Amino acid sequence: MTHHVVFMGVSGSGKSTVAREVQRLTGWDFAEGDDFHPRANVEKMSAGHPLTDQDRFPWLGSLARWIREHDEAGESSLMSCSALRRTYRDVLRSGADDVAFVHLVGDKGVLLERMGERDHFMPPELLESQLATLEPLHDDEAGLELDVALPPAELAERVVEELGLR
Ligand SMILES: Nc1ncnc2c1ncn2[C@@H]1O[C@H](COP(=O)(O)OP(=O)(O)OP(=O)(O)O)[C@@H](O)[C@H]1O
Ligand SMILES: O=C(O)[C@H](O)[C@@H](O)[C@H](O)[C@H](O)CO
Repeated sequence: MTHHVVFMGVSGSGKSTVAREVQRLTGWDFAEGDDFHPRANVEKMSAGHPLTDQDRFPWLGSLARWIREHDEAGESSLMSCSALRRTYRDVLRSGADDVAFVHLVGDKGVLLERMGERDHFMPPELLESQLATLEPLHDDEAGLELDVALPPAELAERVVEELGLR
């Protein structure tokens, strides 16, 4: 039985960091969602403009294909992807039967501080639009929510335990 876990949340919430910790524990293949953005999307964000649905849907389609390829090969997988809205998550869920989401939730001040400290194309000014777009997981969506105030290793342990990944 294959499992696919997507680490979701706004920019700076620690999706890549926690996903890599979980990769250490599971050994599963990991895709950094940002690496699948076409150059135009990255340029748009770098220039301080939020993406639109039109920008996001083809990108999400390519991520769903990556999940499907792993599923068809019988491999479980991990992915970091903002997946801010339910309709975006629907695209990712189309990739396999078992796709769960880990929503990393953080205090705005903490997120801004972490975004300010790293070297990354995403300007902290875009956090506001990320938060405005965000739809948290609904009750009928498989997954869990975790507070990013905790250290990455502890968050990863919780993911593995609560989603029963071992
Ligand atoms: N739980 C944590 N505790 C302390 N620092 C953290 C934690 N998680 C992430 N960080 C730090 O916060 C910053 C943002 O983390 P990361 O790049 O993983 O976020 P992200 O959600 O993948 O961001 P983006 O979507 O913008 O690429 C990094 O500098 C990372 O080292
Ligand atoms: O849907 C989006 O708006 C994007 O995926 C962003 O979330 C960024 O790619 C990411 O946060 C990088 O910082």
